[in-house]
Amino acid sequence: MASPSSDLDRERRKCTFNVAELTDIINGGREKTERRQYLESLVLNEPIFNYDDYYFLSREEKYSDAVKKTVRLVQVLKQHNIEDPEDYQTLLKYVLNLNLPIALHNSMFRPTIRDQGTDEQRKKWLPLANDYKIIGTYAQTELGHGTFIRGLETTSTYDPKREEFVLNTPTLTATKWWPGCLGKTSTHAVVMAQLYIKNQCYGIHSFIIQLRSLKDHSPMPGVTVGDIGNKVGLETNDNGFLAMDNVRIPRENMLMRHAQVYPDGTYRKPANSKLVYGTMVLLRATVVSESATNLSKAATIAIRYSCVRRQTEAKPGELEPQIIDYVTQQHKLVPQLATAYAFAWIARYMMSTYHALHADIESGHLGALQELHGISSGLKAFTAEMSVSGIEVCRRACGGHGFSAASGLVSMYKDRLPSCTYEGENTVLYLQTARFLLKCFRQPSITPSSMSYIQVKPLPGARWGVKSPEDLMKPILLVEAFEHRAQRTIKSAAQFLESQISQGLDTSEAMNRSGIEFVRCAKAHCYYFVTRNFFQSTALLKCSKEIKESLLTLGVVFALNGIADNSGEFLEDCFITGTQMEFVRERILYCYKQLRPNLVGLVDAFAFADQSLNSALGAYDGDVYNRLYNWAKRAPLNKTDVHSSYHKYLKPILKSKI
Ligand SMILES: CCC/C=C/C(=O)SCCNC(=O)CCNC(=O)[C@H](O)C(C)(C)COP(=O)([O-])OP(=O)([O-])OC[C@H]1O[C@@H](n2cnc3c(N)ncnc32)[C@H](O)[C@@H]1OP(=O)([O-])[O-]
Ligand SMILES: Cc1cc2nc3c(=O)[nH]c(=O)nc-3n(C[C@H](O)[C@H](O)[C@H](O)COP(=O)(O)OP(=O)(O)OC[C@H]3O[C@@H](n4cnc5c(N)ncnc54)[C@H](O)[C@@H]3O)c2cc1C
Repeated sequence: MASPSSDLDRERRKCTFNVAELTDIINGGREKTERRQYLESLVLNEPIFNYDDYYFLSREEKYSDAVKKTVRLVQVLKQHNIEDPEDYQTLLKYVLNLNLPIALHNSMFRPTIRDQGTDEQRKKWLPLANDYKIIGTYAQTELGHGTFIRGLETTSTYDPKREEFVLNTPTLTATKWWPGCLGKTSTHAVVMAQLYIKNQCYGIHSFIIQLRSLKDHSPMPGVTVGDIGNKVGLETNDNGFLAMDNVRIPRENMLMRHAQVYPDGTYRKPANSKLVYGTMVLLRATVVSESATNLSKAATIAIRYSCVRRQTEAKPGELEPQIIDYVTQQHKLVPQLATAYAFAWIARYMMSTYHALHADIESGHLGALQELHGISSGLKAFTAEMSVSGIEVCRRACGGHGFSAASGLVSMYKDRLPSCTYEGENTVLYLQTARFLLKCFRQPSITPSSMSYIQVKPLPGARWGVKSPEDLMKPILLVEAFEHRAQRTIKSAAQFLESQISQGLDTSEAMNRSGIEFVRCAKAHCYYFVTRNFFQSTALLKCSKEIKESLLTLGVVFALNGIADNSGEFLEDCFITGTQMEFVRERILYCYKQLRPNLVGLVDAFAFADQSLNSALGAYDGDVYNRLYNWAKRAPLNKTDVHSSYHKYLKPILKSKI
């Protein structure tokens, strides 16, 4: 058998481009790489951030270990004056390999105060939160409602005599349920509740509630709080429940940047009722980035392992091939790698669009709200869905060892799975994007320039301009196919909705009956958007010819697999012919062959530290078998040669007389 590490060495020698150059491109420039390396050096050298035996821990131990790591992380950040949220994101993405029990503090609690608090509220709360003197979460979802926010039951009733709000959980189903870091960690929460003044309900608003004493962490009077119990994954996170019984807070604890309640109970409504949903939009944009990172990690593990793993001699006596050389294996993994690259670029687009539109909103241009919501909802759903299914493809592609916790893919899959549910269940979000697409279809005046393609009506009888397999290397033709599909499905969803209404259904029933068409067009739009963005952005890069070629080929793989996997949608109006579909399949194989020498280089370029992959199969040196063996030897069951259950149970039957 060939040595695993020499297999990877050989792969690295075959690579046609400079991996460090590509790493800089992925990171967004040399300076960003250096910053990332600096941040890594602060954390990776600390034994406390070692994850070697993480997969052996129980749920409680995992939570406790995560708290320990979190506290040390906070100390490191303070010690080195690291305050830039981008640095924190970099650490989460590339260095740490767990969901922190303060995740919600940084991702939702602080941003909600920043975006929904007045200047005085920011001045009061943000220094405490930034300094981790308080730890907060975002408590919106209830036992009875997650999706339908307007249906939340928690109440916050204004008492003008004492200038206080009184928070209550009026029913069992009003109990807050799921908020991350709520069960055991957080001292405070932004709670979303129905605002009542003088018996009138003004809808959902945000309130800051103290959950636990800052002296001894015990729950505050009237607060019942705890962990919701074991879940599929995210074991380090104390997703929690919260019930409130006449919990009083000062009037100043309602976040009043957009809506205000004056001391006498006068209410001033926000300029747009959806401003209160702002933090969710930010998180949806962040999920796009996390989906990209995690799929990149999974592809790194599975591709390195597939270059090390050898199976089934082709001819008797010959060295068994590396499993990566089976085209069926390439057909599993190369599309995941291509998707990871396409997502890395759409994540960058999503974050910069978020910041630009958010700045517009802050300066009062509220029209940007629906554009941001329309773009981010679909992309969150699309990237989460493909990333989660891609991680599972990578896991299975590792065969038996993919089922071992030591692969790192099991926990990655379990921890990413809920990204299809949290921050808006995916179907619900696709429906929101479809709503926006249809609105743009009908009203050119509100259509953002990035979506102007919707205004071009697809010509009946339009045909794809591909004449040969070579044509499939032309981004313009690939983008054209996705554009056509998106235009056609949006038009068809609009027509379907109209047909339902013309049959006499009321709008909500007609919308419900059109749901499948809506989701179809939202997915088609997202595929188009991601493909177009990848080709456009990578075409502008100043880099070596070899890197350009590899990125182009990855883009072609992403696009062609999208066509092959959704072939019915391109064939049903005869836009693509059967012959062109044969070209597609042929070209996919061609691209795999082109990319084969560079596969390890392409995953090395993500530059994940071994610690952040925490995988016996995917470490840089490829020393898979030693890692698996040494890891198994450390398993708790192997602490003694004879297990206590032998003495308790096995021995009596083994010793009993037949
Ligand atoms: C680490 C993990 C942490 C996880 C944390 C969490 O999960 S936290 C918990 C996460 N929880 C969730 O994510 C819950 C998911 N649920 C929701 O976000 C909402 O309930 C909803 C958006 C589904 C519907 O909301 P609704 O019933 O109020 O609205 P509607 O359907 O009646 O539409 C009316 C109009 O409003 C528009 N509009 C809507 N939202 C926005 C927006 N943000 N901006 C701008 N506009 C928006 C919409 O486009 C429509 O426009 P049109 O067509 O009339 O011009
Ligand atoms: C790990 C995890 C962490 C979370 N963290 C937080 C947190 O920190 N804070 C917080 O407040 N919440 C949190 N949540 C809650 C999360 O945001 C909700 O679970 C999510 O928004 C989905 O809502 P739901 O559970 O009500 O699902 P439901 O809406 O009940 O969905 C069930 C099914 O009904 C369908 N459905 C529902 N409504 C519609 C509709 N209008 N049209 C068509 N189909 C529909 C869905 O597509 C889905 O198939 C978390 C959840 C998880 C799993």
